[in-house]
Parts: sequence; structure tokens; C-alpha cells
Amino acid sequence: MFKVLVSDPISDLGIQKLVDAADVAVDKKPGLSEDELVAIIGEYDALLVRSQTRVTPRIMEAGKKLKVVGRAGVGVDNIDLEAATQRGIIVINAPDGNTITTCEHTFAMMMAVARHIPQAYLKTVGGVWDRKSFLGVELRNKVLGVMGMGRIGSEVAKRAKAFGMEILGYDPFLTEERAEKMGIKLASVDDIIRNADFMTVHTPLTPETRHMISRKQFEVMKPGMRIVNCARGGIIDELALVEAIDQGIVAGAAFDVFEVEPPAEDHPFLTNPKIIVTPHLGASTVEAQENVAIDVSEQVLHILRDEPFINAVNMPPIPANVRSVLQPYFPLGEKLGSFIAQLTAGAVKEIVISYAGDLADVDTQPLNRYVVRGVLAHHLGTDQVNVVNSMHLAKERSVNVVVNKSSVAKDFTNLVTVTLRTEEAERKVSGALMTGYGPRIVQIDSYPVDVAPEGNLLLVSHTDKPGIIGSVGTKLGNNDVNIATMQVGRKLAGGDALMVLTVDKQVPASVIDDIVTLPELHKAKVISL
Ligand SMILES: NC(=O)C1=CN([C@@H]2O[C@H](COP(=O)(O)OP(=O)(O)OC[C@H]3O[C@@H](n4cnc5c(N)ncnc54)[C@H](O)[C@@H]3O)[C@@H](O)[C@H]2O)C=CC1
Ligand SMILES: O=C(O)C(=O)COP(=O)(O)O
Repeated sequence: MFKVLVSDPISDLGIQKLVDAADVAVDKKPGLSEDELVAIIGEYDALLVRSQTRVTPRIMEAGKKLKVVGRAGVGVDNIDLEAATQRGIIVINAPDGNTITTCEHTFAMMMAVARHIPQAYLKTVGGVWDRKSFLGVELRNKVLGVMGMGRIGSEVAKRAKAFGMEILGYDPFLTEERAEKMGIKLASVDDIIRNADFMTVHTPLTPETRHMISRKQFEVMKPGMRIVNCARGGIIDELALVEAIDQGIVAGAAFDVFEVEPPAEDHPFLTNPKIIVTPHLGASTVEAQENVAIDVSEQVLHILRDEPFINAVNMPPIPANVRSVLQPYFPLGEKLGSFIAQLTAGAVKEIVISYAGDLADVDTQPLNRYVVRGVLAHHLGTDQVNVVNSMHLAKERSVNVVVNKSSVAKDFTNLVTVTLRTEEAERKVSGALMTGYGPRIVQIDSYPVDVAPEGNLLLVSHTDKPGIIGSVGTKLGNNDVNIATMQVGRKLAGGDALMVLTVDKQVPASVIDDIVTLPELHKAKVISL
């Protein structure tokens, strides 16, 4: 008999299939603390959660029988994926079931902020008949900026068109072609900030999206903008938003999510008359809760019964014989993918993976998934892309993955080259495993280099002239950035060259801005691996 613990309020109807299964016993215990969960999790084979339960490494450690954690919803930021993967616990989510519900909540919030509905309600039920204070604005003919055109963002854009809004969409995977098909304009973050009347965010929370709207963006924002966040707290810098409202830049904001949930009693959003809030209700409808619970229950049953399953967000087991040959290349493949994604600007169209040498004779599919994961995780978040779903996500986002093989690898036993084609550029990086040194990046575009793919890298393209290396070193030194290693790749003496530095800490943006002012210096780019 399999034992399943449900530790958040999850739809009874949705989990009926689990309850009815003859080989499963379901316990519903919402609201347990971490200690309480640690005390009982050892007897369970599966854990079902929403966003409240934090599934920590301690809980995974205590879950000696735990095979699967099922998230009845999209975001898995409350589940420690690393710890789950390490212990071979499969984490699955239900990515499609709450899309429409969250999109509709976004609209409810956008209209409520346009028409001051919560504020007007409070006054009216308080006995004050105030028709003067709540002059609103129409949505019609307004520009709506949508940051993140995935499942929810796309549905929001679709509905906004019916309201007569003009839509500017931004997403690393949004191509001109798809935008045109949807009848929206492909835009940059800057276009949206400067031109939108309303802005709504629908990205995951990743290092790249954290505070993607902060002081710098508010400074150049179109005055009078109204902002909605029904995605994740932290995408918009909360304190900077309050300042922008006080300065009259932002006319109103509607937030369903907070950087810390629930927010502290003295959180400034709770007393600001121009900010309306809901307690993370985006997915809270009867329909969505049933959908996500049904989806996740079905997959949990498959996993418990050792049947094929979908929607895993962490690592699946890989056959032992394939693993032994390819495993040493997994970190290299993923890092090459991440490296090239960070280096190449523009919407991703094609990933070309070329294997040269002995690897040409092996079924490289598991390794391909690592490379694609490296590329996509930079944009979608490491919690959303793994080696189970990376190829599927690439297909879903119309990213073409091409694999080439050649048995000849000049100078190396095996060479893995990843070429990334975007709407704006084509860049490539090659890597190899060097006996005694581990994974190395051996070529960037056409520049030969020898760099360990780890930590903070600084890439500087420049003309090969005396003194440039020293000047870059001095600028870094003056800003307390220590250089660990340095490489210069060049094609011809006196021609174009590429300097690759490994540095002991992230180079601040202001230092990069300063470095690029040096003569004969073309570009500088920070890459974290
Ligand atoms: N308030 C709530 O109750 C709910 C919140 N959510 C949250 O809504 C968000 C979106 O969910 P879905 O649409 O289902 O996910 P999705 O994965 O379909 O879409 C996310 C999109 O964001 C894009 N993106 C990533 N980084 C970006 C960047 N730097 N700039 C612009 N776009 C970027 C991705 O390319 C992707 O297309 C997630 O954070 C999810 O956790 C989802 C359901 C309910
Ligand atoms: O699905 C998501 O990402 C959500 O944020 C919904 O969270 P919830 O299941 O309502 O706690």
C-alpha cells in the first residue's frame, strides 16, 4: 500500500482518483510546520503540495520512502529541487491547469486598479458615498506591456486585444513571427517601460527576473503607468515601486504576490492607497484547483506504480551503461549551453550541438538534453527546465535543436561545440574534457582559448594592441576585483582579439561601463557559470 500525504489545501474532487485507488492511502494534513512534517514524512511514498508547504532538504532527508513530490500548480520555488534530485525524488508539477484562472485574476486586478474598485468598496460599505475620489481610466486604446509571453502572458495578451488594447510583448523566446501571428508587437523591456500605460509580469522568478523592474526602470518609466504582478513577488522591486508611486511615476499597482509571503504587518503595500493586493489568489478557482489536482494525482499514481509519467521538473534516472560514457560530459554540456545563452543576445531560434571524436559513435541524447537545459534555463529558470523536459520545452517554444556528428576531432579526443542562433546573432563555443584538468572551454567563436567553465568570467573583445590587457587589469584592480586567470585568443597579431578573465567576484555593471570606455576595446560581457 502506497501512502500519500497532502500537506496543503488541495481540491478533494481533484484527488479523488488517488483516494479511490485500491493500492493508495491518502492522509490530508494541511498546515503542518517543518518539524511536524519531518516527524511524519518517513512513512509516506508521495507528498502533494501547493505553494505554502516549503519542501526543504530536511524534509527530503527524513522522507526515506519518498518517491515523488507533486506540486498542484506551476511554480516549484517552494520545493528544494537540488535536494530532491540528489535523493532521487521526482518532482512533478501541473503546468497547464491554472493558466486561464491566473490570466483571469490578472484581468480582474488590472480592471480593479483602473477603476479603484477595492478602495471604492471600502468607502461605500463604510457609509461614505464618495463619487469624486475614484475617477478611473479605460483600458481601450491603452498600451499594455506583457513581460513574459508564456502560457499565462499569452492568454492575457489574447484577452487584452478584445478590450481594444495595443500589446507590447517581451520574452526571450518570442520571435517576430509569433508576435505577428498573435497580433501583438515584439518589444524590449525598455520599449515597455517607456511606452506602456499598463504593465503586467508573467515570468518565473529567476536571478535574471529578480527586480527586473527597479529604480533604474522607474526613472525612465512613462508617467501614470499602472502595474500588475500576479506571477511572483520580487520580479518588481517592492520598495522601488512604493517610491515610484510616491513620486507620481506609477499611478497604481495591483499585486497578488509578495517577496515574502505572507507579508509583514507593516509592509508598505498594505497601507498605500494606490496599491491593491490579494493573498496569492491567482490560481484559486474551483476549476483550476480541480484541474491541477487531477493532473498531479494522475502523475503521482503513475510514478508510484512505476509507469511512464510526464511533467517531471527534476532529473530522471539514466540507464547505467549510457551514464558511464556520457556522465563526465554532462556538466560540460550544460555549462556550454549556459555560456552561449548568456553570450548571445536575441530570441533563441536554433541550438546546434556538434560532436566530434569518439562521442560521434554514442547515443548522445541524454547529453543533448543537458546542453539544451543549459541554454533554456538561462531564460526560463533552473527550477522549470531539467533534463526530462528540456527538449519538450525547446519544441514548445519553437526552438530548433540540431545535432551534428563527425568522427574527427582535430587536437582533441572529443569536442563538443554549441552554436546558438538567435534573431540577432550567431555565436558558438567549444569545450572538451582534458585529462587531469577536467572540462575546458577551448574555443569561443573563432578564438582559441583554454578556460575552466566555472565561476565568474569576463569576456572582453578588443584590438590586439600593447597596453590593453594592463589597462583592463588596472580598472579591475582599482575596483577590488581580483583576477584569477587570464587568456587572450587572437586570430592575427594586431587584429581582433578576445580576452577571457576569471575573476573572484562578479564584476559590477558600473565597472563594465567603465572598461568599455577604454580605447580599442569593443565589448565586455560578464558570464556566470
Ligand atoms: N499568482 C498565482 O497564483 C500564480 C502564479 N503563477 C506564476 O506565473 C508565472 C508564469 O506562469 P506560466 O505562464 O505558467 O509560465 P511559463 O513558463 O509558461 O511562462 C513564463 C515565461 O517567462 C519567460 N521569461 C523568462 N525570463 C524572462 C525574462 N527575463 N523576461 C521576459 N520573459 C521571461 C519565459 O520565456 C516564459 O515564456 C510563474 O512565475 C508562475 O509561478 C502561475 C500560476 C498561478
Ligand atoms: O501555480 C503557481 O505557480 C501558483 O503560484 C499557485 O499557487 P497556489 O497553488 O495557489 O498556492
